[in-house]
Amino acid sequence: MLFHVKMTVNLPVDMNPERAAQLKADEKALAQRLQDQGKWRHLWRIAGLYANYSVFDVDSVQELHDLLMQLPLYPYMAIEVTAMCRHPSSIREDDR
Ligand SMILES: O=C(O)CC1=CCC(=O)O1
Repeated sequence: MLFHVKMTVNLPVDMNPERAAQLKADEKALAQRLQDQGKWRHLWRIAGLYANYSVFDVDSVQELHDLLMQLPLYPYMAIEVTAMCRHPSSIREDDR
């Protein structure tokens, strides 16, 4: 199942810089692990914003939910999820 996810990060302005750096490093490590596993298919920066557009490929809505909730930056994110399905004109046979 494919989901388009918009994540907007809002770290408190008074957050300890070391804490912020650690959260970002932990987020990066998990994001790269999930990309290696094929769960996090695309990760794009939205130009001009501390936000990203991502595509997740997961087995269930529950898996997506659990995955998003375990992101280190989750407490500081606004998240918008859009479910996607195959377009009949798509030439990408491996998309589902
Ligand atoms: O910087 C972001 O958009 C939040 C984020 C998601 C994965 C990552 O490494 O940072």
